[in-house]
Amino acid sequence: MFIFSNNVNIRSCKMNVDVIGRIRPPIRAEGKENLVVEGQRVAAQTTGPFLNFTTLHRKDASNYDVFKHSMENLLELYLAGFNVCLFVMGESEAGKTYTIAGESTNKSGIVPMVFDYLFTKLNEERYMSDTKVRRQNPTVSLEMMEVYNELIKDLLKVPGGGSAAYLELTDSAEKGVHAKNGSNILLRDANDANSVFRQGLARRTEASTDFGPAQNNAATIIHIDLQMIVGDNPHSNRSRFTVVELPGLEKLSDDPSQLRQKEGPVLSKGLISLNSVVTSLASNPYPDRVINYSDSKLTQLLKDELGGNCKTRALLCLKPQTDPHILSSILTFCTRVSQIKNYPILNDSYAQNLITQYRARLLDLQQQSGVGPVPMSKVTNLNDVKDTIRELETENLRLKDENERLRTRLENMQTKFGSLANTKTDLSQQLLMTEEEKLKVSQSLVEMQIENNKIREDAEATKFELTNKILMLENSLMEAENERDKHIKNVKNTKKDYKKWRKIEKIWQTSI
Ligand SMILES: Nc1ncnc2c1ncn2[C@@H]1O[C@H](COP(=O)(O)OP(=O)(O)OP(=O)(O)O)[C@@H](O)[C@H]1O
Repeated sequence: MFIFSNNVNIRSCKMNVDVIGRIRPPIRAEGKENLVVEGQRVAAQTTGPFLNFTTLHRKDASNYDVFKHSMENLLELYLAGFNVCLFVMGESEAGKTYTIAGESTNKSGIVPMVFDYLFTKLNEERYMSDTKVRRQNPTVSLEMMEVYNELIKDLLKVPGGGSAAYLELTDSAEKGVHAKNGSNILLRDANDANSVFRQGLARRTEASTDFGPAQNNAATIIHIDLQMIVGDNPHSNRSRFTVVELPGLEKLSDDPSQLRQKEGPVLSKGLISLNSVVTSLASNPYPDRVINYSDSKLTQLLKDELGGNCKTRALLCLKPQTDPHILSSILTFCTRVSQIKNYPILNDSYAQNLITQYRARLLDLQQQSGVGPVPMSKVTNLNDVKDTIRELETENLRLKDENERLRTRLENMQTKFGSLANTKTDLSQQLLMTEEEKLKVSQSLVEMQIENNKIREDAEATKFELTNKILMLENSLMEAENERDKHIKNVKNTKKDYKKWRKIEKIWQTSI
């Protein structure tokens, strides 16, 4: 590919999507690091397979290191008029939001750094009035949206603004597939850009659901659009910097049909169809390929970034400690991403006009074959009928989506109801068992009381018997004592008699 743009040598811009890695430091009580890291490559186990990163940032790399090393050359292309994209992906909690947005001004993320870099350049006299190419009238604007549950939320819409809560997708010759009536905010400077960006981030869905926090299943898409007159061409070059934070990739290790059964058809639709788009693109590098992007809102919105007019880079955020089975699926997905070929071109007014022309033709053909919507530029005297058909088709799609969502909710409710019914049955069984056990316990209690009474009666009878025996013995003792006293008295009397008779004997002897 031999395209030169101003002072950027595009020959060095590879068409393949390059994948860089970032291992975040351990947080909280995370276990020991278990990634297999060898130089710039990572695997889930020592035997591989390894994913070779263009660059691998280790745990001590700051957001600024990542920006400096992996973003500045993308920004040069962007300023020159090319569409560029950064996909930030990884498991939930791997550091995607931290990388994109940072945590405070001290630890700023990549997007605020992009704003700083961009506005510094656009305010630099030397850059704008380069002797080789003069640049004029730059305008920078921002779009931010979230795709969650197949609904597109406008993150820059002030709540209560009156328009519909969710954005519809539409296709036009000028813009391609895009979210209809999405907010597009003109940015004055880097401070303004940062504050709008932070407000957008704060509007992301933060709900905790049966399937984890909403942000694990949501994608955030940020478009920074630049228009600028470059050189002698009076029409602006238009380039777009897209930053995409993908949903947590851990679900790639699940079987899609089981996932669909568990969560319903909508929640992981974006991730599942992204995986199949990536697989199709990786297996076919030729420009005449036909890829089906239409399965989900996410893939429809990423047509240019994956396989189209865009220089795309993917940043895989890695946790230091993770499930090898999940990591292995993520590495396989990223290997496929690195095999995708894109076709970035300089978006000057000539290229834009040509693309618009081809898109218009395509839309017309789709319309004739009844496959797609009618572009507004092709409105004829059949307007009303065509408009009605288009509106009905859109309404039909919306109703289908709504229907699918309701079906999911119904399935979820039925599952919940089923598990509640099971719990109720379990509880009643437990209650019955408790009743039976209670009966058994009270029976044993009665038996024990009877036994106790018997023992008490026996004890009392024995006591009575013993008391009688004691009384009898006491009587015998008294009788024996009386007998003894009587004998003592007799002995005393006998002694007295003996003494008396002895005296008489002595008197009698002396008288003889
Ligand atoms: N490079 C880093 N240095 C220090 N802490 C980090 C780093 N990367 C991430 N963290 C911390 O790790 C935690 C998870 O990061 P973060 O919220 O960015 O993950 P995530 O991938 O966006 O997760 P989710 O998909 O759930 O939104 C946060 O507490 C964050 O502060």
